[in-house]
Amino acid sequence: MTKITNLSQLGWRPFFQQQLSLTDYDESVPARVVEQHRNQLVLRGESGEIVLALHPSMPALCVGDWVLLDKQHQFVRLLERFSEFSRKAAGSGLEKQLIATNLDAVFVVMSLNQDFKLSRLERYLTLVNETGAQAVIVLTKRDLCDDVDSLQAQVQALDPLLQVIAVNGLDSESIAPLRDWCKEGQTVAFMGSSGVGKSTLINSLQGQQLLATSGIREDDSKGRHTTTTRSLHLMAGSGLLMDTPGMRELQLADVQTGLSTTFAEIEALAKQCRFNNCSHQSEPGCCVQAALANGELDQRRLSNYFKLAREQALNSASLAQKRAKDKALGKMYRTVQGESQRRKKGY
Ligand SMILES: Nc1nc2c(ncn2[C@@H]2O[C@H](COP(=O)(O)OP(=O)(O)OP(=O)(O)O)[C@@H](O)[C@H]2O)c(=O)[nH]1
Ligand SMILES: [Zn+2]
Repeated sequence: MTKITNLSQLGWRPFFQQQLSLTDYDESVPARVVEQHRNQLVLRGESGEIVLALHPSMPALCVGDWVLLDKQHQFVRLLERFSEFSRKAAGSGLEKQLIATNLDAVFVVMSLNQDFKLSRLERYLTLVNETGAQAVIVLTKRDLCDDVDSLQAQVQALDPLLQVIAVNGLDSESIAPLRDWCKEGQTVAFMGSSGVGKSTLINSLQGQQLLATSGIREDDSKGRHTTTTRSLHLMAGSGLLMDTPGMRELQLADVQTGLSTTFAEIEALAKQCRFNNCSHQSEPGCCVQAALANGELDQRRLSNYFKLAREQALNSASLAQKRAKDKALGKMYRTVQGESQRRKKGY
């Protein structure tokens, strides 16, 4: 990693500064988590790289976090995050897993070939909009597409305020607009299916080969997975790149805010329905169904909204159930422990 001369290069800003007390200034130093391993974290601060062994007493930490360390480089505390990216763990477990924190922007990457699917984009947007980071849609492989304008317009129609950029990831001039989000101290991440061209974009932004790219079979858009580590890199002369492993198995949990932001116009219509418990199926006075009938809202988008809302409700309920169970178990352990201590002390 390039030498740091100033904490702002690592993303330090007033938001974090304001969390420090006078004592913190005197007795501690801030550092950012740049690599995450099973038993330890690698941090970067003004004095260089610091390895911090994980301890059960520490809160859950993640790549992107800012922490305070004492002069001996022992953990003091975690600083509040301005954005937090998490997902329900892949597979059967229902734990929420921190993926990355303190992200300024997330490039949601989709290619303009067979991978192009508005519903997938809405799913990614729901996740990003939940985090507090800005979503920027990057449509890649424009050089392979005959219909760029119409596909780009379809994406823009999801939300007129959405940032949508169509690029040829292999051409550094074409990706120039992305640099606006990669200025010094800005932290960005890329998400999107395998093979859409994330590594290619990153390499073009860097002007050098930072990540391995996989040759894919263009005929079926299926990619091989090449991104494996979770780390934060300082890009040459620019921002910080959060490199997170593939997120193909995305499931939504606790993303009510993300859904409301992504489908803002549907939620606004729903608020005007005659009945406040309207299910927007066939009730009289349903403004959502009315918008569908007059063509203001399209069926694909509404169906996807229902699908994602159902998925998030189901996963969130399972998470809540698990949390309640953990809490009850914790309480039971504490009661048992308390009893045995009281017995030992002879009360
Ligand atoms: N023609 C063209 N090819 C591209 C473009 N972007 C990426 N590619 C090619 O698509 C293939 C896959 O690109 P990668 O950058 O490895 O894709 P990725 O999203 O990083 O894939 P994973 O690491 O599997 O997540 C490579 O052969 C790239 O050269 C583009 O804009 N135009
Ligand atoms: Zn309704």
